Amino acid sequence: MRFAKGHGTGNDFVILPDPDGTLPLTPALVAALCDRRRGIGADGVLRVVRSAAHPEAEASAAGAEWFMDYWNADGSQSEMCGNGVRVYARYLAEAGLVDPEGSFDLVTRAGVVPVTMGEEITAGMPVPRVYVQSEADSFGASFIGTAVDVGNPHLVCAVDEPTLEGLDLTRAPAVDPLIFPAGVNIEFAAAGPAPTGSDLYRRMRVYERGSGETQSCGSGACAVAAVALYHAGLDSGVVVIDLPGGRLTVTSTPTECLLRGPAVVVAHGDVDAQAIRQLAPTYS
Ligand SMILES: N[C@@H](CCC[C@H](N)C(=O)O)C(=O)O
Repeated sequence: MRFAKGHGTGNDFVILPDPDGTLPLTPALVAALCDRRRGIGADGVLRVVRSAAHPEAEASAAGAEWFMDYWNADGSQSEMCGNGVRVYARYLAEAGLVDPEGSFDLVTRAGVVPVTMGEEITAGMPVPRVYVQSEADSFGASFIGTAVDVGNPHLVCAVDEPTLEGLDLTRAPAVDPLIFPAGVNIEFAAAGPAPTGSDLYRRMRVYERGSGETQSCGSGACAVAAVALYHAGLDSGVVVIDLPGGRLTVTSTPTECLLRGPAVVVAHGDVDAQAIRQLAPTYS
């Protein structure tokens, strides 16, 4: 089974080229591939499949050729992955499947995402919807947060720098299951001085649904930017966000949310399909 490995600001993915949708991908196989000791290791899997070859994409593709079939490390699926979109796009460009300097539309479970290529890659993410206040509890501490829908669910908790630094994210913070019946990605964000050319600045960490603490989360950065702008009373602006794995920039208006950052493919190889399939049942 051919694979590539890539990352966007340290949010890493196993990329599975499967243009005709013939790969029998299961949650257990995804979890085995993402295992950092016994598999390849990653925060998630990106199956590169033609929209016409995937039942979830056929209807919504509107002419867009490629579908991002995204899976979390635990084998669950998500509607959206902002870093995944950008890494997927880099893979397509390096494989000669899209113009490395052009733009194209990518189908995701959360709709069609316009992508602009370049040294950094920009994804036109779903416009974040800020909807309700809720709470996250972690190791006995309670954090007030704001729920945001970026195609996938987020809870953004404002904290100060020392709290951000000291957070233990080895275990999933507890959240209200009535507000987040399908789980949620939880961001902790601290404000700081905005760099020249931007309006707001946040440093953030994230505990991702289905993957645990990751080095970066693109949709999470969009959620953090939306809450930052909301609290600043702005309906548009440029928000610079530093994550453990690097910097992302979100440019937001009421009708657009552009996520920009680096994306690289670092390896290509072959998975021993038999060995990985033998491992897979331990995750079922
Ligand atoms: N890291 C991603 C988000 C991946 C999906 C998320 N864990 C979920 O379950 O919604 C990003 O860059 O957006």
